[in-house]
Amino acid sequence: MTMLTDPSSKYRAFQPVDIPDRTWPSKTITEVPVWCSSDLRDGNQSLIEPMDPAKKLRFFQTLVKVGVKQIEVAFPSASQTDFDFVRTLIEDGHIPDDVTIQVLTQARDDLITRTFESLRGAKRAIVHVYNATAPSFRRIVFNQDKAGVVAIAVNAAKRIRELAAQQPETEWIFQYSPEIFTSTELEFAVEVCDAVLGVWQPTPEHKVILNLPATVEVATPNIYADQIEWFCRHISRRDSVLISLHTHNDRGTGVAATELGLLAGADRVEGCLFGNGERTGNVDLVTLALNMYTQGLHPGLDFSDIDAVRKVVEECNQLPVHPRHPYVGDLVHTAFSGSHQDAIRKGFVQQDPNGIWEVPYLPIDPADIGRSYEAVIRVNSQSGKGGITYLLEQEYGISLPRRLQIEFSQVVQGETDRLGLEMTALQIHELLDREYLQATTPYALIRHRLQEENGTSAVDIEVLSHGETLHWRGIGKGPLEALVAALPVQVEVMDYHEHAIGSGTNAKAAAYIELRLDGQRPLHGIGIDENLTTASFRALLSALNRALRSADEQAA
Ligand SMILES: CC(=O)SCCNC(=O)CCNC(=O)[C@H](O)C(C)(C)COP(=O)(O)OP(=O)(O)OC[C@H]1O[C@@H](n2cnc3c(N)ncnc32)[C@H](O)[C@@H]1OP(=O)(O)O
Ligand SMILES: CC(C)C(=O)C(=O)O
Repeated sequence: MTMLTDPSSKYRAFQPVDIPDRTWPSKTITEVPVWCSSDLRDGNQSLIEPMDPAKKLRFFQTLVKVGVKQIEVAFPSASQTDFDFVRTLIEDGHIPDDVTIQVLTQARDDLITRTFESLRGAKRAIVHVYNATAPSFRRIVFNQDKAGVVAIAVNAAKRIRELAAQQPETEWIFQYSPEIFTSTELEFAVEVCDAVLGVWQPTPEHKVILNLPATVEVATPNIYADQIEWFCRHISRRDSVLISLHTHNDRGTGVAATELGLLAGADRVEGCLFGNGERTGNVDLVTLALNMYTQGLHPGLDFSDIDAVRKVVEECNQLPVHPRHPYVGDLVHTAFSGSHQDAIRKGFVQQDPNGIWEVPYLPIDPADIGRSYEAVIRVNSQSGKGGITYLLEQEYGISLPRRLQIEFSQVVQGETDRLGLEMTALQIHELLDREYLQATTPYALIRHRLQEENGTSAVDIEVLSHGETLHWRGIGKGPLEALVAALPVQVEVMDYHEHAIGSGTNAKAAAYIELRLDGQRPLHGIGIDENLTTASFRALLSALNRALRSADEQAA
């Protein structure tokens, strides 16, 4: 089998919703929804190896720490493990007062009964019941007409109401999901939900949750938003209902669908951390939350140490988070390419620490989510001077002057091309050391003596050259001019820079000299020493040695 030349013979296009006066496109998200994590249920049911009780508890505690207040903890009628987990949470007092646990059940009497047993003694709980309502499921799974499917939901709602009345010690919240909502005729979705509301009789003080799942994502996100807006307009007792979104990511637009669904009037979002869940996953709560944060709206969830959260999630799910995953992936704050690095470096220099975040290419300040700036810039053959300069500044306090940045980036480029690999800051520093600081042939500084009188400097210098000690003497208006006068060859100093590395008694001086030998292209030298004059002499000899070497190479 191959792809069809005419896929319309096999796949149906989604029908648009007739809602020409839709209002969601001109809205923005200004309020944070109620967050509900489904990691321990929808996420767990999709794992190759579902979590054991210890992992479930660790995950639960992480969700609590992050600040999630509603947590779907299990499908207690599915297995003894899930049942026992709910019991453990309740009996061992793991549920903080401001956190509500939620459990899922099919709309079947025996399963609902077992579900209520699992919740005995809970302070507060959400009982979540579902049955599929879409035409194909009515036909294929239930072999029922619409009335039959409404009856499944209504009977379950009644059973839930009865059992809840028998356990008055618990504060109950009821939730109903017309599963496959997105493929259900909207009028019918409203009909089923209205029938359930008829049984539960919610009030504005005691709301129920209607959860409208994109069980399988089948359309563009605007269609989901239209469906949500249409539903919100037509459901009865809107003031007594919390509209909840539950999206999956089959088309890769779960986050977009949820955001548009919020614009369309939803109050609550179910999802999983980092988008775990059936098939392509549930919507990623972390991305949603941090999308809000980067619009200036605090999501009420705390990802200040996002890597610690990721570690728990990866260990519990036994699934890795992709390196490109929004906000948390290993590479998402990293720029390899030259122009990005250049802009980021300039952005960091100009960023007002108390101002609006404006560093190019970084939608969030990595520090806000516990990331260091270390990984922001990494150097490979696509990188330019900006990245190299940034790493040397950040890691070693070395600030190369602009023309030296250009010169050294060509050296690095040659090395990355040769290696075909990324270079670390350490490797770049080693290359700088080899290329400039160890450029000590033919002339290596042994010692120097400087005398200064009335603005005139006299320098006596000893250098080692091919195993021989040479003595030079020169006079000039400053130490550097004196040294230039002492050299056995004529050079022109084109540029000079210096700065301190570090501070206090450990501070060193870095000196950079750009120099030209007669008829040659200018080249740089670098000197680093505790003493500034020594650093500048080393820089001059480094530049001279490199220039002589280059002249020899040209002549050869
Ligand atoms: C979109 C979602 O994620 S929904 C949640 C899905 N999660 C899970 O299913 C995980 C946990 N589930 C399980 O472990 C099992 O399904 C159990 C233990 C709950 C039930 O197992 P079983 O009794 O073997 O039933 P099974 O799940 O195969 O369901 C099949 C029967 O239930 C019916 N059914 C399925 N879903 C529902 C529902 N929501 N409400 C009522 N009946 C349902 C089917 O029509 C079918 O009926 P039939 O046997 O008369 O044809
Ligand atoms: C039970 C429902 C809400 C569900 O998980 C889904 O439709 O994806």
